[in-house]
Amino acid sequence: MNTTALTCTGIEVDFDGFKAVNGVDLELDRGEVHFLIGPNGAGKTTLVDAITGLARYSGSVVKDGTELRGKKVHHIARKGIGRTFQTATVFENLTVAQNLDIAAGSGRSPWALLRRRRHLPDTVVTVMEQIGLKDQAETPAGILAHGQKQWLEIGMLLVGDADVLLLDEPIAGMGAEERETTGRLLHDIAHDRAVAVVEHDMDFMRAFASRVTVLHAGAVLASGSVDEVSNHPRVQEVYLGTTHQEQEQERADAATA
Ligand SMILES: Nc1ncnc2c1ncn2[C@@H]1O[C@H](COP(=O)(O)OP(=O)(O)OP(=O)(O)O)[C@@H](O)[C@H]1O
Repeated sequence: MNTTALTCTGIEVDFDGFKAVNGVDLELDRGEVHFLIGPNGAGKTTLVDAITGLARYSGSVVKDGTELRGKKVHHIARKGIGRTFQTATVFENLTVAQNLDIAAGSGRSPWALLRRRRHLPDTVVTVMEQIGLKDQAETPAGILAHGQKQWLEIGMLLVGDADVLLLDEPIAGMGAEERETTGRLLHDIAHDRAVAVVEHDMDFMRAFASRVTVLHAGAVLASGSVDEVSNHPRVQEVYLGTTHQEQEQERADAATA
């Protein structure tokens, strides 16, 4: 059964009087790949910034019973909330294994972290397999393919024990095969975690979303299954500029013209 990992209530982010996020409620459940979609400027990234402590907000974000509002970024990360950015932030000169070892190794000294170890921790090996980079263990991250860097970054969150993952456009710049692999990876890691994906690619969303929340002008426009939000008249209006009825009317007008 899915359990709620994160509950956001009444989130508001105000930039000098402009409400980029305006009263958003959002629940992220373990076992789900939850897509956050919406037009440019809808407030998706700002909402993720708020959850991860990068933007000040009013409202409440609760993870496993703990209120996170007002907590520092590193404290929120230690509570198991991990985030990726559109451009992967891996250590380019270090190998895949070293990147993962460092992400897994909070508590060890910087020099100990950088030393190549004879035996990698089991978690690092397991995650390397999970993200499909076992054969690239000794490859410097800088020469990985674009998609592989994104998978490594996700892996770094996994070895760091994140169980709420917020991923910003993880398939941007990927080819068809890499997208497919990424979609399967997201479902694999969502098995016992909550995964939220900020995305513009509607085909990817349709193929891999368990649940979708549509943001528009800082507020939640619709939330539900892919079918529910796709058939929602306000969502059609925002994405296509017209309501379903108007589209029907336009089609009828075109047919009789
Ligand atoms: N630091 C800031 N100061 C002022 N306004 C900001 C700031 N950051 C974002 N905004 C504004 O807040 C609104 C929401 O931006 P945000 O980046 O969250 O949207 P988004 O849904 O992620 O869009 P996109 O899909 O284009 O990334 C936009 O109008 C943006 O210009």
